[in-house]
Amino acid sequence: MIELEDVAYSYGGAELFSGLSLKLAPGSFHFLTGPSGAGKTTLLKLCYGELLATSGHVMLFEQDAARLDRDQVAMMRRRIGVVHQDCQFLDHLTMRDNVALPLTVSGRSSAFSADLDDLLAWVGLRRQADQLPPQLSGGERQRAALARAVIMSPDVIIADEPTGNIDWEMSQRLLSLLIELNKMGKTILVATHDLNLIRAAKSQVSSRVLRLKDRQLQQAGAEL
Ligand SMILES: Nc1ncnc2c1ncn2[C@@H]1O[C@H](COP(=O)(O)OP(=O)(O)OP(=O)(O)O)[C@@H](O)[C@H]1O
Repeated sequence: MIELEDVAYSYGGAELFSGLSLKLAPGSFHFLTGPSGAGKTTLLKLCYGELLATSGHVMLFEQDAARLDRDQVAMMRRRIGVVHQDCQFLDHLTMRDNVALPLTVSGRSSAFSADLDDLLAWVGLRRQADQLPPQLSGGERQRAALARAVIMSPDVIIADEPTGNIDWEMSQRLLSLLIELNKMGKTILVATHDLNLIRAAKSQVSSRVLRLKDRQLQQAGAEL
């Protein structure tokens, strides 16, 4: 589904990592952890085609990311829902309109409006639908970001620190939503510093934990 083969990435002249390989099989659940600055966000961006590898191959749905034309990139992006670290909402739009933005941009809003209400209810935000982003708590914003990421019914969900600034109870709630999506067959990749979150997931879902450290990607083990 998403495969990185012997990938290196550099910002300018500074190489962040090299020789990195990763395979996300359909329906798999992966956590990506590692120290701040190790390159987790960068790695996620390679996985959803936001950045192109400096060397090596990134295959997105059996296609070489480096060879996709604009239309193919747009098509591929619809198959991958992204929860960004900072949520990135438009503050002048209601939460309903923010969550619906991917539909609006692709011209499918009317056909999906009933689904939108269901989706807001699923993440527990029906009451907040007409509020603006600054009026929501951190946990509510994160759940709205997840709703927006899944509104196009993607095959893969990539989340960057989705529980970054929220309390444990809200983190658990977000984790439950991700697990539910995985049980529906979605492929999940979550970058997180939160080892307690990973431990909590382990009793509920079969997942793999990878650690990006010292420019290498390793399977995490005993400490979890
Ligand atoms: N656009 C950019 N230009 C230059 N350097 C960058 C850019 N984006 C990130 N970096 C650098 O690359 C390194 C890795 O950044 P990245 O955000 O991928 O790490 P991270 O593991 O996600 O960190 P954190 O856990 O703190 O979010 C950092 O040293 C960062 O300063």
